[in-house]
Amino acid sequence: MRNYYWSLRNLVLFGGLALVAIVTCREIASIARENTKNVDGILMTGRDEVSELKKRLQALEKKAKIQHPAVKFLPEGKRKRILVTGGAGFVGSHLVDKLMIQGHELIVVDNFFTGRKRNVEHWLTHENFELIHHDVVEPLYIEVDQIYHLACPASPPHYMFNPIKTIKTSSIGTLNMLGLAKRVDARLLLASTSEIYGDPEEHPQNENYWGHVNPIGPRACYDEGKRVAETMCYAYKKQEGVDVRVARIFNTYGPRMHMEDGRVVSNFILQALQNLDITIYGGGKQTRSFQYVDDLVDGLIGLMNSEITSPVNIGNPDEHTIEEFATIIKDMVGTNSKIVHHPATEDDPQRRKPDIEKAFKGFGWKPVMPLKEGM
Ligand SMILES: O=c1ccn([C@@H]2O[C@H](COP(=O)(O)OP(=O)(O)O[C@H]3OC[C@@H](O)[C@H](O)[C@H]3O)[C@@H](O)[C@H]2O)c(=O)[nH]1
Repeated sequence: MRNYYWSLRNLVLFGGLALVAIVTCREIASIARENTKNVDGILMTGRDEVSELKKRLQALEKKAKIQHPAVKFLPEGKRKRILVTGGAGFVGSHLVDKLMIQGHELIVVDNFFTGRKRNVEHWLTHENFELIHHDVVEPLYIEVDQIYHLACPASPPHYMFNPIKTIKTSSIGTLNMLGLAKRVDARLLLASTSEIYGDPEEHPQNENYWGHVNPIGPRACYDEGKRVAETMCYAYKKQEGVDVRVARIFNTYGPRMHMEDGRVVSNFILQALQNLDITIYGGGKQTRSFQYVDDLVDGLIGLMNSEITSPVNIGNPDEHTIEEFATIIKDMVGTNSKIVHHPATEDDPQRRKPDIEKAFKGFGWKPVMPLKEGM
């Protein structure tokens, strides 16, 4: 009887234990299933986020690619590494566009005094393009094949704003770039100016004319700065064998000119568009000859790749008085602006027109854009 009770007790005990074990196992299994579900959930969310980010990245890459104009592919032997100082400026950025499209590698150096990053923003992510915030007054150590040295403010109000800085830029800046050209055996093209002829006594201006510049007047920081820059080019050529080109650039206009540039083209157009007085400085009988920026860019590239080492005029010989020019703009805009006269500026050149035979004979260049069409 005692044995019977003992067995019954054991049976109940084992049964209870088995029941507890079954319940515990089911509980553990259910927790495990729940956890797997959670892990899958997290993985699913993670995967969704990654694919969403991938999509956004692809959209951004697509957008960035669309902003680059198409560039030609140039084989290694033909592709050059080209430095453009002042490459974010009005003329510089158009030159950069053309050289990039031709398939070269471009390095742009600018201190952004008058240059603007937005002028070259369409190239910023291109593999052939590099932008360096740098002032040419400081030396630069890079490897290049060609240097277009354009860095310098060119509008009279801008270059007169800080004449000492203008002198340093033209002189020390050019010295630094010639030093670089010498070190890496690069060809350098200097952007000189029609202003080196000053208020000319010869007309039209031929490259053999030595000019008529007031060395202590308000324009001298630029005029004499560029004259000494030319002098330095030929000293480096003679003494160190540096391969130089000198372009004497005449009045130029086109897209990306600064709104507050202060030169006659942007002033007159802005005044006409706002029905404000069109301001002629002096009598208006002084003349200028205006070229479109694309013509200038073709001339600079033509000269750089020619064998002409002496200075060459790059300009459009289509000459107008400033008075005529005011009327042209007034008629084109169809404005109610009045033409008014302000006092003449000091040392303002009275006549300016380039003789461009040398460029035409040397590398077949002549401007093609007529004034009214370009405007
Ligand atoms: O509002 C204005 C601005 C300018 N002018 C006159 O228009 C003529 C042209 O003046 P700009 O300021 O456009 O340019 P400048 O010809 O004097 O100098 C330019 O020369 C060639 C380049 O190297 C430089 O871009 C710049 O120095 C000058 O006679 C000037 O007095 C006006 O009558 N009204």
